[in-house]
Amino acid sequence: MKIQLALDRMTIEEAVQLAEQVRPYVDWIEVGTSMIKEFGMESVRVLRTRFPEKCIVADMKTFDNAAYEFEMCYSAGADVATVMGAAPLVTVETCMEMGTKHGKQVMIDLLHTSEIQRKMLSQYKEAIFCVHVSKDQQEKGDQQQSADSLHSMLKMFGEREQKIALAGGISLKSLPALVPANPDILIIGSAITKAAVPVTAASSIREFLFSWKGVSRDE
Ligand SMILES: O=C(CO)[C@H](O)[C@H](O)COP(=O)(O)O
Repeated sequence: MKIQLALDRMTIEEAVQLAEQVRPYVDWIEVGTSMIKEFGMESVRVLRTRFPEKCIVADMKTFDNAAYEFEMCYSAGADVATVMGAAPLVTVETCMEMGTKHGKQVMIDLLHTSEIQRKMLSQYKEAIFCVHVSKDQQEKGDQQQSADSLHSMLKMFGEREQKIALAGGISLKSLPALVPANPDILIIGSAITKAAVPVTAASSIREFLFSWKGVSRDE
């Protein structure tokens, strides 16, 4: 089970400093949508250069213009780029083609997708599927609601072939409800980046995963 650190609502230099502090405790580094919107592909290039050993995720949330946007992300050094599952299928299809062309990965964000859309998307076996409770939903609800929503959406997948990521308000407190569902990737932003001591937050989350039966230290 991997930890993907989501870096949002900060400058590139702040993102580098934060990621540097928690480097040993996270596996993947996400350049958040807010950073990409504010600073463009430079944010992806800088994180790529400063963290060569990490898998870099560009949370582009593409909804259209897939070939152009994915070309930008992969050329800037992203290993994974994200597309919205609610986008037209041709857009998702184009992202998958771009992933294959570049030998890189695609994450499909399932935010606001219908069951029919999720069924259609399940044809993309090589994609990573991100079960996501949005910031706006989080801000109107509470942490427990977010954890419950993630859990019930995850259950809809049933027996799954694809890799699954979970995102949206995940914290040390919500982990006991989420980890038993065995997601492949836990995307964690504010619980680390806004913590009083980010390194303590990240190491506690890592320790929790280590201590969880079935999650090996090698993963
Ligand atoms: O995609 C995102 C926002 O749209 C964030 O990356 C995701 O929600 C993780 O951040 P947090 O843990 O703060 O919710």
